[in-house]
This record gives sequence, C-alpha cells and structure tokens, in this order.
Amino acid sequence: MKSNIKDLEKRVTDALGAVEYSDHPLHQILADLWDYNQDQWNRVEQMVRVSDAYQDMMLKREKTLGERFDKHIRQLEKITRISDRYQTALREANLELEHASLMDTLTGLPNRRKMLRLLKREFDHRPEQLKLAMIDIDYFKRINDEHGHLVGDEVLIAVGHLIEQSVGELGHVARWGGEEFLVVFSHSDQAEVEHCVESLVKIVKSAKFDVLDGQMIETSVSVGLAVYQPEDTIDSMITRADDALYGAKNSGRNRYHSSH
Ligand SMILES: Nc1nc2c(ncn2[C@@H]2O[C@H](COP(=O)(O)OP(=O)(O)OP(=O)(O)O)[C@@H](O)[C@H]2O)c(=O)[nH]1
Repeated sequence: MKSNIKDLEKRVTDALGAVEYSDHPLHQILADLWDYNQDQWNRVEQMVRVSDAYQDMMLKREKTLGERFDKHIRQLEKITRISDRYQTALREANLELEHASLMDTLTGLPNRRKMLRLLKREFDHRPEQLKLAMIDIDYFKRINDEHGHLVGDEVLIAVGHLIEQSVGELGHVARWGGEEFLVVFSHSDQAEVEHCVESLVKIVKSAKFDVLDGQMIETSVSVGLAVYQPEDTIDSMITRADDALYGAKNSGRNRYHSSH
C-alpha cells in the first residue's frame, strides 16, 4: 500500500515527539527513500504497461493466425466437396458408359458383348442346364427393301419385345447382331424350352406390326435350338444353334429346329 509523503512526515514527527521534523537528520533519508520507492513504483508501472501491450499484441496475432487457419480449413472443405462431387460424377459416367457398352441402342436389349459375359458365367457354373435359341427374322431384307430402313428398325424393335415377353423368366434375350437374337435358357428343362420356342414362333407369325408408314406388317422367325452336350464349349453350342437355325430356314422358315 503506497503512503502519502504528508502521512509519512506526520507519522515520523509523531514518532519523534516535539522535534521539528524538517530539522531532523532523518528528514533527508526519508525523502531519499521516498524518491527511491517512487522510482521502483514507476518501473513496475512501466513493466505492467509493457506486459499489457505484449499480451494485447499476442492476442491480436493469435486472432489473425486463427482466422487464417479457419480460412484454410474452409478452402480445404470446399476442395474436398468439389473432389467428392467430381468423383461421384466420374463414377456415374463410368457406370453409364459400362451400361451403354453392354446394351443394344436400337432395341434396348442386352447386346452380344453382354450376352457372351452371361453365357460364360452360366457355362462356368452349370453348363449341363444350358440351352441356346438362335432366332432370325425371316426375309427381313424384303421389309427393308419394301418399307425402308426405319420401318425395318421398328419391326426389329417390336420382334425383340415379343421375344422378351414370350421368354419371360425362362431365359435371357439379347440382340446378337443384325436381325438375329439369342436366348439363353439356364434353368429350364428341354420340354419347357421347346414349348417356349414353339409358341414364340407362333406369336411372331400371328403378330401385326403397326409401323411408321401406317401399314400393318407381318413377319415370322426361324429358330435354331442347341441343348448342352457333354463335349460342348460356348463356341460349339453357338455353332450348333446356328446350324439348327440354318436347317429351320432351309425347311421353309417360320419354325424351330433342334441341333443333334
Ligand atoms: N433396318 C435394319 N435392317 C438391318 C439391321 N441390321 C441388319 N439389317 C438388315 O437385315 C437384312 C438381312 O438380310 P439377309 O441376311 O439377306 O436375310 P433375310 O432377308 O432376313 O433372309 P433370311 O434370313 O434368309 O430369311 C439386311 O438387309 C440388313 O441390311 C438394322 O439394324 N436395321
């Protein structure tokens, strides 16, 4: 607690009794002591001011650093979000590409590539269950020649749908190429498959396709059926289905033949 000089003088005078304080030898010593204390006090005050200024500066610097850190974090978050979006878009584009590369753009059916994959999988797992039906539209060239290519396309699409509907859950249908379709049956017995193929031939024959130019077009299909044999490979099964189809064509079309 800092004392006032007047208090001090009074306390000293009181302590010395009647003696006049200003004449006393202690007067100068106490005055010097007072000056010395005052100096110390000023020094302490100055140190406190320096310390406050230092703390103030440190707080400001901390704040600036914190703000910069937050800004960097925000930028990082933004970059991460952009990168996530980019990766998702890339994944989706890849899936779309993959899907597009496996589908026939005209009929919307799986294409030959996809069918070969499926065939390989089925062949690896349970070949003894496999039956293939190669289906070809009869005299399709005539439809193109008489009605034009666009009408031919419509007939192709319509026949593809009919085949898909007729086969249903029994098998998988693909556009094999041109006016040919391939059906893979992997879990049905021979009688079931033969019945399916036979009714498919009838259904196409009795259908009337209402196409672009307003005319009703009729057509038919020929089918070659290959049932798995122990020595078969995928290629040999396809060849046997093709041979049977050739037989059906040569026997007058609008029918199915089984390979031997
Ligand atoms: N419109 C259209 N025609 C196609 C397409 N792909 C193949 N074709 C046509 O299909 C026709 C096939 O003719 P051919 O191989 O002579 O057979 P076809 O006339 O059906 O006679 P058969 O098979 O012997 O009964 C050709 O004229 C091809 O141009 C297609 O995507 N769209």
